[in-house]
Amino acid sequence: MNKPGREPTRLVPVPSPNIIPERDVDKTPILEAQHLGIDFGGLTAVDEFNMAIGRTEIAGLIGPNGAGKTTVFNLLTKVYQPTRGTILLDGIDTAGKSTVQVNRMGIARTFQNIRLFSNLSVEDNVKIGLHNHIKYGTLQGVLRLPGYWKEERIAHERALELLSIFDMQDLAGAKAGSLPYGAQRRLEIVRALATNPSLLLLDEPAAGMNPSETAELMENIVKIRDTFQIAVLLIEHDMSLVMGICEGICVLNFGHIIAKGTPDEIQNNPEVIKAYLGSGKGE
Ligand SMILES: Nc1ncnc2c1ncn2[C@@H]1O[C@H](COP(=O)(O)OP(=O)(O)OP(=O)(O)O)[C@@H](O)[C@H]1O
Repeated sequence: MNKPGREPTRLVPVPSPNIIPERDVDKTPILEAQHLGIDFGGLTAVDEFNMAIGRTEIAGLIGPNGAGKTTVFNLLTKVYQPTRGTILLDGIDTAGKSTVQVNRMGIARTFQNIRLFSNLSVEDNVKIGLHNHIKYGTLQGVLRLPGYWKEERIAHERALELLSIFDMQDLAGAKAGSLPYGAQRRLEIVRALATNPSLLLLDEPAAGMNPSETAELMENIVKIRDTFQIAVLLIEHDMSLVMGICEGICVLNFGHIIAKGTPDEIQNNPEVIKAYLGSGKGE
């Protein structure tokens, strides 16, 4: 966590029972979930979920299998409407908003299972993310009027620029489905970034990656945060990644938060250790 040249993160309460890095404390948290919960029939999948994320924080959401982590992502992105509670994005209530609307408001995500358009090119996959921001109308597009070509050129340049984060610009013309697994996962992140988010949600970004790919991914997540000055919330089972780059970590078990804190605090928390050992996932 405390890499050479980087200040150790101090988490401070804002407002209780939330914690965010000290450098973000005077600014509105990018995300605040308050008393969030969802029931599926008789099953309460998530309850009393309270979390704030600083505007430039890299935060982690961890917990054993079935703890409710992906359900939290589905709530934040409005795939599910909450049964109760509030989600504020940059201080604005997202009640009643759709997935598309919260994406436009600034939340982008990747999925546990890769969801690319595998028959389209790498560049076109990124352009789909950019589409929110393309300004030409249907008529300009159909008739290929000058406004269309101008926006297309801007989109092309922006797609290459975003791909270059992962050094993937030379793969722009390749079919997305032909890329190796690790590159497809990176492309998903680029596509999410193309929607110009202020909060990037990554669902198990290191799944299926080998240790050297994971190490590179960690560097790239930090680079993305530093370059775009955005917040990242990630779900991950790979504890080397979580403990290596997350500043604040929130631990879920059976749909409830059992701990919040810095990597050091979380690793030494007896309840967290018990939850992981009990699940057989003691990474
Ligand atoms: N649409 C749904 N209908 C009914 N139950 C659901 C639904 N979505 C999630 N659940 C339940 O909510 C609980 C939490 O599941 P979730 O997938 O969020 O866990 P998770 O922490 O992401 O697990 P994993 O680490 O295995 O991905 C589980 O009991 C799951 O069966």
